[in-house]
Amino acid sequence: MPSSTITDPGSARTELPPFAVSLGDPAGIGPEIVAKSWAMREARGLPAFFAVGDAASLRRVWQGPVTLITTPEEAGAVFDSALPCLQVAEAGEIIPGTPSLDGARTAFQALEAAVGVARTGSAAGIVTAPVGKEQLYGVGFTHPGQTEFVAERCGVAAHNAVMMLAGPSLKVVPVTIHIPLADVSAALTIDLIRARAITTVKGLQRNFGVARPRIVVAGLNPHAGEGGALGREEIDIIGPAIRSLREDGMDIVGPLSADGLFHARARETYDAVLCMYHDQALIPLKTLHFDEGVNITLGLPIVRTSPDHGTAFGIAGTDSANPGAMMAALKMAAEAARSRMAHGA
Ligand SMILES: NC(=O)C1=CN([C@@H]2O[C@H](COP(=O)(O)OP(=O)(O)OC[C@H]3O[C@@H](n4cnc5c(N)ncnc54)[C@H](O)[C@@H]3O)[C@@H](O)[C@H]2O)C=CC1
Ligand SMILES: NCC(=O)COP(=O)(O)O
Repeated sequence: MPSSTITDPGSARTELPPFAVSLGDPAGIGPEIVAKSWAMREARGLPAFFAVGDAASLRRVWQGPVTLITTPEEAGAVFDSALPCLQVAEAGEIIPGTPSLDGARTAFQALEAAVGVARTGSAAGIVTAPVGKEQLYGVGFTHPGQTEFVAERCGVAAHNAVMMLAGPSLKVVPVTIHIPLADVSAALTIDLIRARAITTVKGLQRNFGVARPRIVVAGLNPHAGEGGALGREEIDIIGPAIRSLREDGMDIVGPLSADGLFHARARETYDAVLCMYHDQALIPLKTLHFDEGVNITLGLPIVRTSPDHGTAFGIAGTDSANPGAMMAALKMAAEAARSRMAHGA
């Protein structure tokens, strides 16, 4: 099979099949950042990959070479000279910045197809460009996000699939993800925190080669509850979960005040922070690393990464999208695949 070649730390050469990159919403910036990443493949040392989606969405925003392929196995021979594209259903008229239900259906099919080729081993993993969640919900997508969809297709329970956002100096995991803020407290349980922590530790070992991960857990309330005066979740749920994980041998501390966890000195003391809700995790990550932040799903049998940002409909079609996070997602996918091979996992 045509492969990308990367060098592992022991200088042995490791062959990987190409990665499948779903193009996301065809009216978003997905096609543009995938095309720009291909154009920078050599300068950035990116692994080989092929797009999965409607090739028309690439041509709508990019004048570079695109070659249709019918199987992932054709991608390696094409990759040096053109961006290979595995065509799924056409999205109809594509107007960058104006999402449509046809476009959402194409995004859905592209995601499904990308997962399928990764599960067979024809792709080394998947990298997913952003989807418009509101539009996807309108075409029968019943999962909160791509994370839960990919988990289900891989036979992994949603609570065992962990969304980690990773940048050069910070890795965060939201314990609860796409739920209303008003529902967060009720969704927090000892079992959920334990499941997220255990998958996070295994994921750091398997995908990043961290031998004994150090985990910090943020509180939910101001000042981590101030001994119960500002909320009881730390006493009733988060604290007991942490104690039981420590008894199991995990290097884990908390609950600590979230507002003091993300400054530079604090970031040197841990490998990842478990946060209690979406924005508690993603605001520091995106503030520090917006153009290089990667969303990686831990706990899956396949590698799955994604840029940390969304569809950016407001700038789609203006040639101003920064491909940095997409390129970081491609590089992290290759590093994770290499780490898994090195660890026999
Ligand atoms: N992984 C995924 O599929 C994700 C999808 N979304 C979806 O994206 C849509 C828009 O979400 P927003 O909250 O507006 O977030 P967004 O990330 O799309 O946009 C936030 C701001 O960042 C800018 N931006 C984003 N990516 C950029 C890039 N690569 N280069 C330059 N500027 C960039 C946008 O122009 C906007 O000003 C929603 O439908 C949401 O569901 C949001 C986050 C992740
Ligand atoms: N804000 C992160 C996000 O929405 C990622 O969702 P997913 O579609 O990758 O599950």
